[in-house]
Amino acid sequence: MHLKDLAGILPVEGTAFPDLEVTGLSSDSRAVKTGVVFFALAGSKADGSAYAADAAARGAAAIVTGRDTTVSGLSIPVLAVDDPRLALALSAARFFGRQPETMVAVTGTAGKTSVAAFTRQIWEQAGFVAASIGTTGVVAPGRNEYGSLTTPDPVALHRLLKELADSGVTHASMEASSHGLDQRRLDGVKLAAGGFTNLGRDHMDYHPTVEDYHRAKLRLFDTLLPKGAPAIVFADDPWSEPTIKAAKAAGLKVLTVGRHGDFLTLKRVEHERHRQRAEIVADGVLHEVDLPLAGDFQIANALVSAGLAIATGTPSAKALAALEKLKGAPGRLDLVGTTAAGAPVYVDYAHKPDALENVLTSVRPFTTGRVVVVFGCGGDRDRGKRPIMGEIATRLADVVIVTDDNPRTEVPETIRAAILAAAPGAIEIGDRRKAIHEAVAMLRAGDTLIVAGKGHEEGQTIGAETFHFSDHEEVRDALKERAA
Ligand SMILES: CC(=O)N[C@H]1[C@@H](OP(=O)(O)OP(=O)(O)OC[C@H]2O[C@@H](n3ccc(=O)[nH]c3=O)[C@H](O)[C@@H]2O)O[C@H](CO)[C@@H](O)[C@@H]1O[C@H](C)C(=O)N[C@@H](C)C(=O)N[C@H](CCC(=O)O)C(=O)O
Ligand SMILES: Nc1ncnc2c1ncn2[C@@H]1O[C@H](COP(=O)(O)OP(=O)(O)OP(=O)(O)O)[C@@H](O)[C@H]1O
Ligand SMILES: N[C@H](CCC[C@H](N)C(=O)O)C(=O)O
Ligand SMILES: [Mg+2]
Repeated sequence: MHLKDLAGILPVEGTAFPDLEVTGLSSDSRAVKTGVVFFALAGSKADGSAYAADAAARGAAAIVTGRDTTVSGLSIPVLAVDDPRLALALSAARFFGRQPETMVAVTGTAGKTSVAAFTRQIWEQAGFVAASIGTTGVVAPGRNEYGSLTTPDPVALHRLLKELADSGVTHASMEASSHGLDQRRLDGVKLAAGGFTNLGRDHMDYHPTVEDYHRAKLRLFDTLLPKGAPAIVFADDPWSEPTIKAAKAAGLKVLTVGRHGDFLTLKRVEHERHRQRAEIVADGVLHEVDLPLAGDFQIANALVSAGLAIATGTPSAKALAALEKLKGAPGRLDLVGTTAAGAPVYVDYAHKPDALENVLTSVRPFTTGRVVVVFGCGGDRDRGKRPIMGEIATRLADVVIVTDDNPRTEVPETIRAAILAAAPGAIEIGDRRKAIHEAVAMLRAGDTLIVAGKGHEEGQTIGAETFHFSDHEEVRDALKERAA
């Protein structure tokens, strides 16, 4: 590609070097090589324009900056744009040039990873070659890779989308995190449909208010989806109404799902310990669906996923039948094992208040003994959620063990203290391994243990270092030890 091929996105018409060869794009000067266009982004920690000279010294073809920053004294073109993050996303889409034909994105506070995984599975069962992209990584035929961000940055994302399209993937579902939406990471993706699950408290370290957080989520509907595209909205959440309103105002075809849904109407649901039996009306036809997943909330995720698959061409009977074979996303109310006395142990990714509340509420009806929960809160993230989660755990569980969950650069005791302040009677065991082993050891017949917060994660970040750690492995070890 030549610099001039980015015309319309970057102001290259007037530059003296329109024929410059572009070998890549980057927003990190440390990754710049000869011919790479460097996008100087104003970030949360640094201002990329401070690294323009570094990028130039490494052979950058051009520098893209915001209009409000001045970069001077370089012998390569410096291109000023209104929104460098948007320019990066659009440039990445054009540079890589291909994506799966049918792509959908889902947003919401909880359920994105599950919906992305379920939508992929429904498409697969309908005979499409499908992929999903999100917190747990990338899943596609012959590919299952651990990821680091929920919504990858635009360069990584469009490189991946091209690889997927080149390998024959025609359908892909992805998670749209509020950070990703706010930072324009998805602005270059051509979307066929969008989904909304719910809204609760999350990322209050990044968004000043819940309204600001909701507005970031709404970008999917009012900015990214083309007019007339279907928006599948879960209808039974307090934030459903404003979301539906915004999607309608943006000219989208709003399809609601849930008890209050018109497109897929949930008539009746019976929750069992490891499954749910639901009656769903689609197009006037009643379907009985036996969903093989634990957790009341999975019905909501299944409905949004079926809605997305149907809206993108899967016949409704096929999509609803596919729900009977769904596999949960790793670490989402994941039954890892049971004690000899039959007490189940689940690993779950609840790391925010609503998720913790849902998961503890979900297991209560099937627990004749005690609900035991092990959890912590991440360091360098939303501090306000700590006492809220402490209160929820204390109210909904019988035994609360407060432990560490990625303390990062914070003092772990301080994080625990903030949770414990709202969790009278809770047991404090900082070492997560020890906390899990002690929790398993105390289980009696009829009890249920939830190890919450890390789900699929494979590390514990303490300071700047990440050590290998898996809740799944620890639970299995502890169950083995007990059986021995
Ligand atoms: C807070 C946040 O979202 N940060 C993201 C953001 O970084 P930033 O722009 O703030 O970066 P910065 O460190 O201030 O640096 C500014 C710029 O200078 C550049 N730089 C810096 C140093 C240097 O030597 N040279 C150089 O060019 C940086 O590459 C960057 O472009 O843009 C980067 C590129 O897209 C992201 O990798 C980075 O994600 C960090 C790693 C992160 O932890 N993000 C989390 C909070 C996140 O995005 N989470 C969401 C939600 C999760 C969920 O709930 O599911 C996600 O989608 O994963
Ligand atoms: N529809 C839902 N309603 C409420 N809670 C849910 C729902 N779906 C999932 N959860 C809870 O939230 C946790 C995370 O689920 P999931 O990974 O699917 O959501 P996510 O939106 O991708 O979250 P994250 O932003 O952390 O990646 C689950 O482990 C479960 O505890
Ligand atoms: N166990 C985790 C979950 C983090 C989830 C992530 N999506 C975010 O909040 O950035 C932690 O708090 O470290
Ligand atoms: Mg996720």
